[in-house]
Amino acid sequence: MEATYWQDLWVSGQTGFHEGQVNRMLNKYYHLLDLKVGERVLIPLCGKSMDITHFLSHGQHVVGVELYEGAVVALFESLKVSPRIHQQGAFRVYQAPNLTIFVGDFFAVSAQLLGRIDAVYDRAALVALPEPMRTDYTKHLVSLTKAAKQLLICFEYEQGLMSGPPFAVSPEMVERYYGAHYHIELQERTVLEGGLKEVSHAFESVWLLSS
Ligand SMILES: C[S@@+](CC[C@H](N)C(=O)[O-])C[C@H]1O[C@@H](n2cnc3c(N)ncnc32)[C@H](O)[C@@H]1O
Repeated sequence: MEATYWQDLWVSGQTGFHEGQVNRMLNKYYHLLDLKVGERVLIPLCGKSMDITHFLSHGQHVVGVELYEGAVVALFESLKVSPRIHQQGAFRVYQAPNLTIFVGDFFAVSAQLLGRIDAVYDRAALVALPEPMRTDYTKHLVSLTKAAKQLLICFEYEQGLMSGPPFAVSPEMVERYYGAHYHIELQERTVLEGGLKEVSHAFESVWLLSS
C-alpha cells in the first residue's frame, strides 16, 4: 500500500479500522505481555488507536509509528494532551509524558531512533499490508526490537473473496514470518460476528510471540 492510499482514507474519513475504544482482545490478553511500569511498548502503524491509553494507564511508555500526521494530531487531541513536537531526521516526533509518536514511514525507522523496546503490540498493522510488504515489515520489526515479545491480532478469511486491507494472515504465514525468532502460541481464534467487510465468514486470531 502506498502512503497516498492511507492518506486518502484518512482525509476522506474511511477509517472503519479505528475502534474508538480499547480493543477487547488487548483487554483480555494484555497480562500475557507481563509488562512492568516504565517498560516501552512499540505500536507500529498506530493510527489514533485508543489501545495506546490502555498501556498508558498501566504505566508503560508507548512508542508509536504512524504515517499520517493528522491521525497523530487527533490522537493527542483525544488524549487532551499538548505534545512537544520536534524534527528528528525524516520524522516529526510528537511527545508527551510516556508517549512518543514518530510521524513517518515505519520502514525508515531505525532501532537507534526508537530506543529500547520491551514489547510489541500489533493490531491492524501486519494485516494492513500486502505481500511482499508483510515479509519486509516482519523482518524490520524483529530487527528493530530484537524480537521483543509481541501480542499480535490477525484476521483470517478466504483471501480470494476480498482484496485487502485488511489482508488475511493464516497460521502458516505467522509461522513463516516469525517462526525462526519466536515461540508462537495461538491464544484464541474467534468467528467474527457479522463477518468482515464483504466476507461473511472470517476469524479473528490472537497470537503471543515470545522468546
Ligand atoms: C489499518 S490502520 C490501523 C491503525 C491502528 N493500529 C488501529 O488499530 O486503529 C493502519 C495504519 O497504518 C498507517 N500506515 C500504513 N503504512 C504505514 C507505514 N509504512 N508507516 C507508518 N504507518 C503506516 C496508516 O496510516 C493507518 O493509520
